[in-house]
Formats: sequence, structure tokens, C-alpha cells
Amino acid sequence: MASGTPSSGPGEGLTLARLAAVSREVAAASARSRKTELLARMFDQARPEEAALVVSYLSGRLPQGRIGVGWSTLRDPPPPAPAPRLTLAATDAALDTIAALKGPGSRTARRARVHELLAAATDGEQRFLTRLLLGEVRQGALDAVALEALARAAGAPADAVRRAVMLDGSLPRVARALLAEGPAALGRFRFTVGTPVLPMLAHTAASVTEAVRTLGAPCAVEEKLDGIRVQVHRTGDTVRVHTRSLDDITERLPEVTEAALRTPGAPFILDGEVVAVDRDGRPVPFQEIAARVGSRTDIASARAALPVAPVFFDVLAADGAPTVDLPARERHAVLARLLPPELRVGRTVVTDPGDGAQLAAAEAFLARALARGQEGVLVKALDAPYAAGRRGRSWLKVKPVHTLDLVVLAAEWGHGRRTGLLSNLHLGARAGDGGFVMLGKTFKGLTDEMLAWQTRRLGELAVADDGFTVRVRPELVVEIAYDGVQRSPRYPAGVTLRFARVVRHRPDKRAAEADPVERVLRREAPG
Ligand SMILES: Nc1ncnc2c1ncn2[C@@H]1O[C@H](COP(=O)(O)OP(=O)(O)OP(=O)(O)O)[C@@H](O)[C@H]1O
Repeated sequence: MASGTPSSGPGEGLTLARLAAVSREVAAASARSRKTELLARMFDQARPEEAALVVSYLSGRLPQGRIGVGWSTLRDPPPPAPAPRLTLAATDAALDTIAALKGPGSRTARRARVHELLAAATDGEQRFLTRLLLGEVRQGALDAVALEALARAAGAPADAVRRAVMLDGSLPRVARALLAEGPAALGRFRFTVGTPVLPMLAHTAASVTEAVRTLGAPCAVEEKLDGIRVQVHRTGDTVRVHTRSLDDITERLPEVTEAALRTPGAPFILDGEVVAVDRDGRPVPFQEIAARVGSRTDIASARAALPVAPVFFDVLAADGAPTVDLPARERHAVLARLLPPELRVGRTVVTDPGDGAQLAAAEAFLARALARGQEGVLVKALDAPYAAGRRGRSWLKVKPVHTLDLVVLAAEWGHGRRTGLLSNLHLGARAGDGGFVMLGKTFKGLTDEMLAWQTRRLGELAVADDGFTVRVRPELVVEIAYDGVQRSPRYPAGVTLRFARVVRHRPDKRAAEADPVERVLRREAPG
């Protein structure tokens, strides 16, 4: 297919130059239809394994994960190649080699390999590679467009592709199968107990009344538990526990396995939150649960110090059959059949969204949840299916404290008590072009444990350190509470946050899930 961008014959495969050019064109195009068209054209020409690389690179993810290449390795590139000849496959192979380098001497070897790769790249390719390796290509929102483009190129319905991605958790993997085998490949991505699926997420509403009115249908109002999301799969006596980002944390939470083994209805998949309560029955702060879930060693003493328990709010499969397409009211009935009350989330039901007395009762439910130390409530449409992998419109969360999920762009070395620790965080909101807009800085709200943790984590993400400020790959998401937005010519968006403070680190969230800057500019009540 003809295109204004550098192309490559079918023999050699797609060049990185082509991908870099399309990435630029897509970023510059404002209409979604144009973006889809550009990508569909590229998928038309891609081989199956290239399609997977296109999807990964465009969204800024390396299939190899972290490969330990920072700014110091990239800052003095060799002269660029005169003409494009670096294919995606060759790039991937070079990155495989670089990722595999370990142990003594690996630093020097890595540098040499990176320079070899850069020497094979044209100027445009070098720029793209550098941004990719530094984590600056971040078009997370592009996944949705890429999915539609892929569906179009393969002649498959977009909904069927979306469902396959939700069941598999990986767009690159689905892309490869789809281009290799055509639409029939989608049938292979079945819902199976034992294979984690992306969980359903919620939108924000300003109040319970607004949430109920927005749904405009019978709904459940549930406690918003402040713990760690878990998806629990049981087949026979085998139990697996996964996080929101599908990591397997089974071994760290024996309590959850024990609870699942006591529960009838296997094979099943349950969706819930792991929580802990103190001696007075009040929820233990999120940070403590996160620390417990994060600790991989000496599980027995971690458990003795802070026993946790799962509380479930949904079911994705029971008795070996998927329940995701059933309306929530039927899924809730299945949960009630399988689980004793202490393993189920507290909820009340609004049968008529126009009934003032029911609305008042729902608001009172929120007040009681907050008084018990919970974070807020979720209002869920009772006739809606489980929209896995999506921020569904049928789940609305209501929280009184306004927070934003922002990305750490840099951090400053602390003074006094905080000497040797990375303290003042530079916070960025997501920009439309895949980058981030700095909104301000904060060192407030950080406990000693959080300081120690972020110093370690940001050290891993560091790309430059001038002795005062450490610039990092924009990957760590932090939840920030603030009192308002104020004008400030010092920041690029012209605004900054008033009294920003860190509520928690969110290592389970990707930077692409951070809040967009428009949300701050609109001064909409954030969630
Ligand atoms: N009853 C509940 N139903 C659904 N989710 C719940 C419930 N109680 C607590 N949660 C938690 O709230 C989250 C839903 O909010 P959202 O989709 O915005 O995810 P999030 O960005 O992780 O939210 P937040 O940062 O507010 O916890 C879930 O991922 C889950 O961890």
C-alpha cells in the first residue's frame, strides 16, 4: 500500500524508520479516525510478529521489560546511519541481547551493544529509540486506537478483538495471533478459570445521589474497601491469586488461598479486595496492607504481624461456567450462595433511582461507611454485565477526598533528616501527546517507609542525577491529595496544585493510567 512514509519491501520486514514516522504522524493527527487509518495501513503490511512489536513500541512498552539502559548510555550516540535498514525484528533481537546481559562487565557490554544498535539507526530512528528506551514514548491511550486498527486490518469485529485482549491481558499477543491466523484465532482466547483477566474499573461521581441519577436504574451501593484488589481463581485444590495488574501473589497471601479452599462452587473466579482490621475492627491503613502484600520473604511472620482477609464483591465464573455476561444482580446472588457474609462486601440496594427516601438511605450508607474508616462507596448498575478490562460506566466511585494519580518525573535529594533520601517529587499529569505536564512538587505526606521505598524505586528508574535532582523514567504513579488548583506561571500548564501531599505510591498502576492534565484544568471534582 502506498504511503508517504519510508516503507520497506515485504522481503525485509517493517523498518524502525517506518514505525517512527507513523508514530509521529499518529501523534500529530487529531482525529481518531485518521489515527486508526494510519495504523491500519501499517498493520496491513506487518507480519504477525511485527504487529506485536508495533503495538508494544507505539505504546512505549518494551517486550523485554526493563533493560537497564539509562541516559548515561544514550547521551553520546554514534553518527546515524545514512539510510534506514534497521527492521523491527532486528531491533527486537538486539534488545533481547541487551536485556540478557548480566553480571560483571555487563555495563560496558550493554553500552557497546546499545551503540551498535544506534549506529545502525538513522537520525529519526535514533530519536525514536532513545525516547523508547528512556520511557518517553507513552501513548497508552493509543492501545484503544491500535486495537481498532488491528481489527480493521484483520477484518475482525473490534468487540471480538477487545474481548480477546481482556481475556488474555496482552494486546501484542492478540495482534500476533490475529495476523497469523485471521479472525478465527479469536476463538482461542476463551474465558478459563486459571487465566487471569483484566479487572473492571470504575468512573468517578461527585456524590451518591449524582451516581444513582447518572445510572438512572436500580443499583447497589457498596463499601469501597481500602486494600489491594485481588482476583482469585480456584480449580480443584489449586488456587491462584492475582493483582490488578495480573501479577501472581498467591504465595504471599496464604489466608486468601485458605478462604478460597473453604468456598464451594469451584472452578470459580472471585473479584475482591484484601483488607485487614485492627483490634477495634477498624480498617488498617492501605500502606500497611501494601507492605504486607509486597513482602515476599518470611510470609509466616508477616502474617502473624498483620493477618489479612479477602472480601469479595464480584464473581466472574462459578461452577466452571463464566458469569461475566450475567447482570450484576444475578452475579451478586451467586456470591451470596457461595460465600458467608464476612467474606462479602457490605451493600445496600436502590430499587428506584427516583425515590427520595431510597436516595437518603444510600447517602446514609456512605456516611456510615466513612465513619467505619472506609474510603467511600461504589455505586453499581444492577442490570450491567462485568466489563472486564474497562473503566465501565456502570461502576461509579464516590470518595470525599479529592485525589489525582500523577507520575513522578524527577525527585530532589532531601536535606537534614532526609539527607540521602529522594524526597521532593516532581509531579506530572498525562498530556495528549503521550508526554507529561509538570503540575508541581511535594515532599508532604511521606512516611519514613515511603521515603525509603521511593528512594529505592526511583533509583531504579533514574536516568540522570546532577547532585540535586534525579530525573527518572516517568513510570511511578503516586496518588496525590490536594486542596485546589491555583494559577502559576512557573508551571507549563499555567496552574499548580494547592497543598499537594502524597497519599500513597501506586506501583500497581501504569503511567498511561495517570490522570490527564485536562482533568486538572477543568477543575472537575477529581476522584
Ligand atoms: N466494593 C468494591 N467494588 C469495586 N472495587 C472496589 C470495591 N471496594 C474497593 N474497591 C477498589 O476500588 C477500585 C476501583 O476504583 P478504580 O477503578 O478507580 O481503581 P483505582 O484507580 O485503583 O481506584 P482508587 O485509586 O480510587 O482505589 C478497585 O480497583 C478496587 O481495588
